Amino acid sequence: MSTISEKIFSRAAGKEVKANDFVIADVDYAMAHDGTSVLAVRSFKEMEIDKVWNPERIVIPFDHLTPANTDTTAALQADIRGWIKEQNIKNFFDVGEGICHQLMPEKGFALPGKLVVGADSHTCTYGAFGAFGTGVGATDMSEIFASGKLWFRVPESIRITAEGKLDKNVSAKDLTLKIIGTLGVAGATYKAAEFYGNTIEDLSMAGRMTLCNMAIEMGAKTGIVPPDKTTFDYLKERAVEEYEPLYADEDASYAEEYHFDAGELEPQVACPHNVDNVHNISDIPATRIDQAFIGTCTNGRLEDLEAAADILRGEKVAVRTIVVPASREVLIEAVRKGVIETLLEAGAIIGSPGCGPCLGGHMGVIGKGEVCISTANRNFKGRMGTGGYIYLASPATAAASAITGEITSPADI
Ligand SMILES: CC(C)[C@H](C(=O)O)[C@@H](O)C(=O)O
Ligand code: SF4
Repeated sequence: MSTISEKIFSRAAGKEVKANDFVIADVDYAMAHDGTSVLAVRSFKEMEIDKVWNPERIVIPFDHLTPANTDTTAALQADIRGWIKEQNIKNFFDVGEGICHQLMPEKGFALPGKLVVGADSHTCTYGAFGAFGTGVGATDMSEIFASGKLWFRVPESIRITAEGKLDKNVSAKDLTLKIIGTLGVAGATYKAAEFYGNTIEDLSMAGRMTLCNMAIEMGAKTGIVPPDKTTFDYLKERAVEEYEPLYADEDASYAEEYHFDAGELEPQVACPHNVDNVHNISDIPATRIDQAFIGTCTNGRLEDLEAAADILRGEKVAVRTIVVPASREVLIEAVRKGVIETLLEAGAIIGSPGCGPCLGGHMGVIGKGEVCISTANRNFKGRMGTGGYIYLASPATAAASAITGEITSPADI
């Protein structure tokens, strides 16, 4: 009678465990990026241990402030490159390779049944593959660097079911926003959200990643989609090792259950300054925008860029429109398919793969009083620049809004 999380932790702890048990678990893969590796490495060095537990199980992508925005950032990144070399860490992805949460799946580290821990809150994205992916702080990460282990309280699980066929103007992002708007930012605190139903089964890997990526925005420890053929097909040429998918038992126990009728859904928007301030787009009063941003670990994948290009084809944007592909692979594919050409012809700017302006570091920070419609996962006050306003939406809605200069449903283009 176990949930997926209980099964993954039982394997990783080497004994049968249940929700709320405290365990010391073996971590399968550990990830830290340019931002958090600085602190994790500092804390690792303080432990005075020479070598990391296993260089092959540590993955370090540089994505947050890349290419470096200041000389301070450049110096910090140079230090980490030195440490990576010293520790013989081969899974290092330097400037321009992409966002950590895109690279972990693309490079085959996010695998069904594995425990994958990252020094970044959106590590929950890997639940899209049936992994238990979760974020920790940098000092916890240094502990993993040293021992390959970390303590956890096994989370209770909630079961979220979505049924129905999504309208053509509605995507995984809209469903995700609807779920967060309904449960609230603390609605799933420290729980693992398992996703079921034919709407979820019909989602591509990109859509499932969008969904699990935002599990943390309702407080969840992770979000998990049971692996199926879609998962296995994606992983076929990518998985770095064998894996064993784990599924919940029929009579597994859930703290709560929720049901969504996805067939009825219209495009959703999260208004400033909270992710759960979600409304049907038709209920939002006319809102002018200064910028549109399409990218991030939530919505910077090929399918997202294609959705934007489908709206922007033959049109011209009315506001600054920044598109940042989630990875080099996404960018190459988007070039091959003519997606980038369509976006450029419409007047968009293409940034180098990485986080871009998502957390307000560079490449599209907004000024006081400015409004940005963004495909990211957070709209907190000041996140993209002090005094700015962020509305979260799907790539199609962001593209439609870029054309009109105000928040617009893709159905109206
Ligand atoms: C910089 C990093 C610690 C942070 C996170 O953990 O989420 C960032 O990726 C974010 O999205 O705010
Ligand atoms: S794209 Fe945004 S949310 Fe994702 S890891 Fe980067 S900063 Fe965090």
